[in-house]
Amino acid sequence: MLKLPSITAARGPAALHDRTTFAPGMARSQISCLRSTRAANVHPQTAFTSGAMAPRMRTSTTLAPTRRSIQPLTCRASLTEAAPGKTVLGFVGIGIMGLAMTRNLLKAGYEVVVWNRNPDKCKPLADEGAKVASTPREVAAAATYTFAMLSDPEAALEVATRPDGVAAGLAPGKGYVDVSTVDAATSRAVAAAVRGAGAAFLEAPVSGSKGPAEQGKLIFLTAGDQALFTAVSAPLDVMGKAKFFLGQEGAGANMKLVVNMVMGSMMTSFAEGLALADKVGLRQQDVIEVVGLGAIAAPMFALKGPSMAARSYGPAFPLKHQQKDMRLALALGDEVAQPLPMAAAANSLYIAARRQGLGDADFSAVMEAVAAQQQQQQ
Ligand SMILES: NC(=O)C1=CN([C@@H]2O[C@H](COP(=O)(O)OP(=O)(O)OC[C@H]3O[C@@H](n4cnc5c(N)ncnc54)[C@H](OP(=O)(O)O)[C@@H]3O)[C@@H](O)[C@H]2O)C=CC1
Ligand SMILES: O=CCCC(=O)O
Repeated sequence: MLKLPSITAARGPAALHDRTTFAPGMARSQISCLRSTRAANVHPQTAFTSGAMAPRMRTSTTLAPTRRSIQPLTCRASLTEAAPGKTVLGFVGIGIMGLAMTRNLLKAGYEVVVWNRNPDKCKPLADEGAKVASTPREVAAAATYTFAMLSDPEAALEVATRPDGVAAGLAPGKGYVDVSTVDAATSRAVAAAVRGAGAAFLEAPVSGSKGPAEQGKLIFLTAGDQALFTAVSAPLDVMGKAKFFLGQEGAGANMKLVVNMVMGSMMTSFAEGLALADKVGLRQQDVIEVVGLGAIAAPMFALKGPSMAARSYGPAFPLKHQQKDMRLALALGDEVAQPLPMAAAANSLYIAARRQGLGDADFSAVMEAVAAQQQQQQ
């Protein structure tokens, strides 16, 4: 039987205060930092309050005998709640999503320091008031809270841990919020590097694409240090319409992979339906309308259907990232011995689309892999 973690949902600042659970007696803006001198050996109880560990937070200053080999209590840091005009924010990874998210932070009045591997992508933000740093370390050193929106696990780990990476600029009192879509193991490795610097970590992958990012309507699937979740609630509310705190790091990453696996399979199924309709002489426009009126109506079909019928795939969510998410979801299924035959079949189509050179197109371009297979059968 599947065991699902309990979910704390917060929709907007008012609901957050009602629904978010905190360690008893713990000030929302304060946490204790019990830091090991050996980053790799930080035990959850000695680190920032982390998801399910939160209720034990206030009693963990005394380490259990079996934990005595770990260096106790070398720092005590507070996290202040972020507010425009008061808190400097950092953002690394100015791609499709990072650009839109940073814009919203600037519009809300935050001072933002940005970095991107290709510095040209920072120019529009510089024109809108962002400061541009030359390394991720500089961003983390200048900002209280740094966000990252990077393409994949390799990029997320590299940007966090390289010698001039984010962790090198972090310190107690700061936090790192990684909103990239990665697997749980990568997220835990990034968390260890961040906590090794005495800072707090939150994974916060997002549901929602370019449009919702531009409109500040993303859905954050967070896990990790709950105090950081609280501290960055205001900027999360600027960028999103809902946020979930799911527990220890890994839970947010897994939730995101589950959601994107479903989305990826839905898209291939929809593409097959449109292709079949075309083959039997139905108008794709009619299929989109019928689907939109019935029980399988979905915003994604309504949004992508017309451009798929026109075979136009301007990227909102690049196909290479959807295929990465299918790959990571399948690996997760593998880890827990969960067969995922539908996702595996969908993944093959995304791989085929990549082989057709469509990795940078929108993921709805999987339609072209379906069409190519249809032609091969003729
Ligand atoms: N687009 C979407 O609809 C959504 C995307 N996501 C996820 O968000 C993340 C980003 O997506 P998106 O903005 O669309 O993707 P983009 O491809 O537009 O941006 C990727 C970013 O990662 C950077 N990057 C890649 N490799 C490295 C590296 N080795 N070192 C440093 N930086 C690197 C890129 O830098 P450079 O510009 O120099 O290449 C760029 O800033 C992905 O994990 C994706 O799965 C989540 C929800 C929705
Ligand atoms: O990871 C991408 C998600 C795209 C979406 O939720 O529309």
